[in-house]
Amino acid sequence: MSSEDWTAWIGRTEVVEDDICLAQALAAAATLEPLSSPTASAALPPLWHWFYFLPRAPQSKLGIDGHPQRGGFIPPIPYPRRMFAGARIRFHHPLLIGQPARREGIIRNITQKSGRTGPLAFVTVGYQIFQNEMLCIEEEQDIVYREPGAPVPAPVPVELPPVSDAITRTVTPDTRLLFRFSALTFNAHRIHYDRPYAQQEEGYPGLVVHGPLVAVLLMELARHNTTRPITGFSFRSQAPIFDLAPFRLVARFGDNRVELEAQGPDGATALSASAELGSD
Ligand SMILES: C/C(=C\C(=O)SCCNC(=O)CCNC(=O)[C@H](O)C(C)(C)COP(=O)(O)OP(=O)(O)OC[C@H]1O[C@@H](n2cnc3c(N)ncnc32)[C@H](O)[C@@H]1OP(=O)(O)O)C(=O)O
Repeated sequence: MSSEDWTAWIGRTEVVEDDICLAQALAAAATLEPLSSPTASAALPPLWHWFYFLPRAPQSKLGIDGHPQRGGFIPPIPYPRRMFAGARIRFHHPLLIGQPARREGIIRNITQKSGRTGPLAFVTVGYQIFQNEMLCIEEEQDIVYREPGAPVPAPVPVELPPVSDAITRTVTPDTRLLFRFSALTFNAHRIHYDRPYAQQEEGYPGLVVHGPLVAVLLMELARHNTTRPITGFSFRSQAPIFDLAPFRLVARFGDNRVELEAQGPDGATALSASAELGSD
């Protein structure tokens, strides 16, 4: 299939309705252990909308990697390795727990690039989330597809130097955490829970930590250390994190934004992010 055939997907839309139910927020809270538990009618914490509007592809329509087969909403890119590359989000109004909401999606762009790992195809998906006909959240996600390429080496752990001007947290990405995040997002991608598949088929040294999980953990670190609302968030996944060693979250507060970073066990930036702070 030629790239012209994929670009025919630009402009394709999808609408998903869901209830922002308390049960799912409580499951997220059990996983993430925020400072306070969600309650009925309360505002859903920022980024927790990822635990709703879950993929509903029937089992028989899943691809070998566990994702819904391409060619529906997502274009039929032939490169087999899918990864979450990044996202940009604006929070206009918090979603309220206990009320229905609607997510409207559109394929905004498909870009082919040449990377160090080989050819890459980036699919940019735009989302708008409405509750009571009010636009609450706008988001753009970048999903990347790549060719199999060479096996990915495990990062060599080093002792990370202490940081004095930032808030940090060390996370041990064990299989229980990865399983729960896959379950919360109903994400059947096998790189996150099927070790033989991740290693032998996709060439990773271990299970891959979900990019959105790292982003949510950074958001939790930011929001628990300010009283100001978070009005925007963006992140870019630069290198995979595996379940082989702990990784470190770093948050540096500025006047109106928080610069965030997840450092792999080798000390390199695996994911960089930025959160915008509104007024109290
Ligand atoms: C959920 C879920 C899946 C996951 O959660 S997977 C785990 C989270 N994601 C990752 O771990 C991805 C980590 N990133 C990478 O492995 C590499 O960055 C990637 C995407 C394979 C690309 O590496 P390359 O070395 O091949 O690319 P280059 O650095 O040479 O760059 C080539 C051009 O691509 C642009 N680019 C690279 N990375 C990104 C990015 N994250 N976002 C946007 N654009 C990116 C880069 O700027 C270069 O562009 P030029 O215009 O300058 O050529 C699930 O599946 O649902």
